[in-house]
Amino acid sequence: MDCMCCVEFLKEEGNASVSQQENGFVDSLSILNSEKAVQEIIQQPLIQGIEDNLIEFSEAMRTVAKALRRAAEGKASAQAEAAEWKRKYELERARNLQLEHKVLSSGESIGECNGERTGNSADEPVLSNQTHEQSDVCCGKNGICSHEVLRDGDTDSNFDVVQNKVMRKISLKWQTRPQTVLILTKPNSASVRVLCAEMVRWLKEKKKLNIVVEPRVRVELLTDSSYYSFVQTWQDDKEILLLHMKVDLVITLGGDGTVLWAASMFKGPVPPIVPFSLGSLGFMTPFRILTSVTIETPTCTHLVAFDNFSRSKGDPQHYSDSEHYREYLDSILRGPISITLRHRLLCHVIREEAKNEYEAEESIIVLNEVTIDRGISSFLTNLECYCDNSFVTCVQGDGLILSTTSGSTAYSLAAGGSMVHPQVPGILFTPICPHSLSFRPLILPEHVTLRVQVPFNSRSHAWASFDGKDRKRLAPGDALVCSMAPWPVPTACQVNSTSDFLRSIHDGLHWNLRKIQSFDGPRDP
Ligand SMILES: NC(=O)c1ccc[n+]([C@@H]2O[C@H](COP(=O)([O-])OP(=O)(O)OC[C@H]3O[C@@H](n4cnc5c(N)ncnc54)[C@H](O)[C@@H]3O)[C@@H](O)[C@H]2O)c1
Ligand SMILES: Nc1ncnc2c1ncn2[C@@H]1O[C@H](COP(=O)(O)OP(=O)(O)OP(=O)(O)O)[C@@H](O)[C@H]1O
Repeated sequence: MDCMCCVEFLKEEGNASVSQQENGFVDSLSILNSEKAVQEIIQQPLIQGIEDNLIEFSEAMRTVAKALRRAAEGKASAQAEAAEWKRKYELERARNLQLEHKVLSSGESIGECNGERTGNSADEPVLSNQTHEQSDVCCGKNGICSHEVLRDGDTDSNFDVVQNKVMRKISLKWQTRPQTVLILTKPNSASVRVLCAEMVRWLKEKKKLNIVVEPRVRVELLTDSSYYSFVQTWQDDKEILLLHMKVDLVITLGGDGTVLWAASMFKGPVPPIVPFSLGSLGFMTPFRILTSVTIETPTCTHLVAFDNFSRSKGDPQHYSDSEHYREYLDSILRGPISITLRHRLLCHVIREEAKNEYEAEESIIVLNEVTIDRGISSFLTNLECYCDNSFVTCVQGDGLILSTTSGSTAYSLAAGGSMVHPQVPGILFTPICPHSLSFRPLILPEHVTLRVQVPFNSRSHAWASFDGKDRKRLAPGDALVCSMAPWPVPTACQVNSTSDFLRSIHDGLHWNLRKIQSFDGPRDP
């Protein structure tokens, strides 16, 4: 405004001189005086004001510039971090796709199984729809890809077209007789030990199968008798990685924990698992053979859980069974096997300090769930959760469970999550004791990638555990990334997937058990 005033003033002065000329009244002294006056006016008070204003203005501009610079720096680092996470997601996706592609291209795809494989002449189980059985639909070298299995007997390789046709019942057919069985047992159980020895003998003598057991079990068997020297085992853990090439069928003797143990041994393709129930609950162990009897040994008396087992006269440590398990195994070895295809979660821990070494920590695969909790810390967990890069929520409470649908009846159930049929593909997002009234559990689709991050301003560390094992500390800045694993676990059904599931929630949890209301009472007219 001051500058404008100045210009107006000069214009007026100019006009005055012109009118004087027009009047023929030119006085050079007065002109000189006027100019001097103008100069004085311009230079003195106005210039001083402009300078003050300019100084103020430039200071303000400097402050704004500083703030903008800070904002830009913050934005750049946020963008860099976002780009880093995006890169990690893409890497992980690419890895999963590559693994899937490997399975498909190595002849493990639909219609490509020819029943031959490395290291074992036994044929692979063939996947088929119970309503439309198809011998050309095959899981290949023990590789049962979830996507393939979900196809409705369609051999079209266009995955997108056929993916929505979900099969109701899935069964496996042997192309030729299975040859090698891996038996996994719950440790420290007298009943399991007895049953294992009996089963090994029967499978070898009657079924002519090769038997593989864990090193511990082989020692136990050989301690009982040198007869068991034919039983195979492995020397070091590297051999476990190759087990899927050698083994046609896995038998578990124990509870759900033994099924989790068996699944954890196979990071990639999993042979069909036949879970015998020798635990107390057994949601994933539909083959039941136990009640309780007393076993007397020379030193003590054990009360053990056994159904249909009776002790032979004269030998306190020898037991014969009612051939119950033999019937089950006979039917399994004949096939087809009705199976529940249990999805698993692939988990990566990403350390803040190892941002550029994505491969540094080995991935962990879980059948039930991965739990992120506060461990021994007494502070609330503070977990930032993202689903495919979209912010989901911040979990403040005891922790969070990311569960498979198989795991929905385990820890997630105890934390208030829904029970979900194991054949439903999805990831359960269940908080543990959230300190909020409105935090309901979620079920997310199976294709998402979840990231749970411990924020930098978290008061404490968090702890991740995998199927209740392998606890890992997550420091502020660390994250856990989790997505559906490419290899599910096929577990044999006693009847079928739905019937077994319903039986386990009825028998195991007494789900919705209530006395039926009698007819005897008030009723609608
Ligand atoms: N508060 C809880 O309910 C709680 C706490 C910790 C762990 N767990 C569960 O225990 C599992 C580890 O099992 P474990 O046998 O090695 O440990 P464990 O010996 O401590 O047994 C845990 C119990 O969970 C049951 N269980 C396991 N998987 C199940 C499933 N899918 N459906 C229904 N019940 C199931 C088992 O039968 C067993 O009774 C974890 O994956 C977790 O789900 C539950
Ligand atoms: N082969 C194995 N080697 C080492 N540990 C095992 C093995 N099988 C099972 N376990 C572990 O032993 C524990 C108990 O196993 P499991 O749940 O099968 O029996 P359980 O506790 O008697 O069953 P339930 O919980 O139904 O009563 C679990 O923590 C499991 O991880």
